[in-house]
Formats: sequence, structure tokens, C-alpha cells
Amino acid sequence: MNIHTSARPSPVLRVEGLSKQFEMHHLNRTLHAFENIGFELGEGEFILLKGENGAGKSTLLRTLYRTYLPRAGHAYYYGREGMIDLAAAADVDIAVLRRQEIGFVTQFLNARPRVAAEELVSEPLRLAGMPRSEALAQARHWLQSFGVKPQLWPAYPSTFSGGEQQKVNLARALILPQRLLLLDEPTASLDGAARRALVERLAELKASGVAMIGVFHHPEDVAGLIDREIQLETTRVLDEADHVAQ
Ligand SMILES: Nc1ncnc2c1ncn2[C@@H]1O[C@H](COP(=O)(O)OP(=O)(O)OP(=O)(O)O)[C@@H](O)[C@H]1O
Repeated sequence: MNIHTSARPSPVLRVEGLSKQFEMHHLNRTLHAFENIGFELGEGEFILLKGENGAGKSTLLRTLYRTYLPRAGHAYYYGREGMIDLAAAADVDIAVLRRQEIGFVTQFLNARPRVAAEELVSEPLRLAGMPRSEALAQARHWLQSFGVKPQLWPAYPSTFSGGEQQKVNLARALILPQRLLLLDEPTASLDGAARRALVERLAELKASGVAMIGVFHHPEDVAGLIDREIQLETTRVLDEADHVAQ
């Protein structure tokens, strides 16, 4: 007898009852960015986050990256060293995870003055112990794939166009396979060739087991990668009177 079981992939992230609000002190109001979010993300899975402008998509990604602390809930991350609640972990543990396991990819480059593009891109590999020449060779490979011209490789990205900066940013963010990738509109302002290169790289990372959750300007680009979608509802603003009524 053949029994077919569709085993779920090992969990990477389990989010329960996650909520985030912003206090708008100057207006004496509370803005609920998202409320009571729950989902599970397994190895090699890809979740597309959807919702109107202001629905809380970026805020959810930033809360998972712990740029923000949530108001309530849990985000259990199953890492190489065991399980940790990203909603409550110490900053020092979050810093280690950001270096080694959890990546955040946005369209904005955090360019450092007088650091060449190829140095910036190769840095994660060098920090992981790869010899400099090998790390630089890989950095050039990825800069080439994303369409950054060779004459720009030794130049400073602070002088690059918006699209060129974004390509450097992507090459750096995706050069070292992470366990979990948070993607905040990584294709915005990229040309067609760079978008295709990005999607190819994401497909490769997904196949190697990297879990991803993200917002995409052109979701059709990643249609072939999506396992599930999460729809966020539009943000509610509560003022003091609402608080009293609750
Ligand atoms: N640091 C902050 N302080 C106060 N309010 C904030 C802050 N960050 C975001 N918000 C508010 O939270 C809500 C959700 O914002 P967010 O950027 O997460 O939306 P989004 O779904 O990513 O929108 P978009 O599709 O326009 O990028 C918005 O109303 C925004 O004004």
C-alpha cells in the first residue's frame, strides 16, 4: 500500500497574534498599523504580503526584523541555534541573527562614504570568513548579474543613480544565503533585466531552502515563487474617545 503524505516543510517562522501600533502623541491618537497577525512560514516557502497603501505591510516586515517592537504577540523564529521569539529577544541576539540568518532587502541603499561598490557587496562574505580575493570575485559576479557596469565596481555608490544604488543593495543583500529573507519592494525602480536577475536569484535561494516573506511592486514578477498570500487590512486610527469606549 502506498501512503502519500504531504509533509509540511520545517518551520522557520511562526507568528501568533502579532500587533503593532504607533502613538501619535502630538494628535493624542493611536494608529493600529496591524492587528492580530498569525501565519507560519516553512523552509523554502514564499509568502506574498498584500494590502492597500498604508495597510501595514512595511511595518510588519520591520517588526519581524525588530526595527520596531510589537505591542503584542509572538514571532517564533527557528534558527540554527534553536527557537527564539523575535518579539521579545534581546537586542544583542537580534544583531547576531541579522548578521547571520535574517536578511532585510529594501530599495534603499545604506551607502557608506568612501566604500567602493565591490567592497560593500563583498563585505558579508568577508565577515563570514571568506578570503578577500574570492569574496571580491563573487561580488563582481553579482554586480554583473544585476547589471552594474564594471567601471562602477570600484566607485562609491553614494554617487550612483537610484537604480544603480538599488542594484548594489540587492547584490549585497542576496550574496550570502540567509535562512529568512524579508523583502520590502525590492523590485521598485529596477529595470526589466535587473528584475529578472533578482527573481532568478530568489528562485535559486528558495530552492536551497531560504524562507521569504515580502511586498512586491510588481507581484506578477514573482508569481512562480508564491506559496501563500497574506492580505493586510487598512490601518485604523483610534483616538482617545475610542479608547474609553473599548
Ligand atoms: N514610524 C511611524 N510612526 C508613525 N506612523 C507610522 C510609522 N511607520 C508607519 N506608520 C503608519 O503606519 C501605517 C502603515 O504604514 P506602512 O508603511 O507599514 O504601510 P504599507 O502597507 O507598507 O504602505 P505602502 O503600500 O504605501 O508602502 C501608515 O498609516 C503609516 O503612516
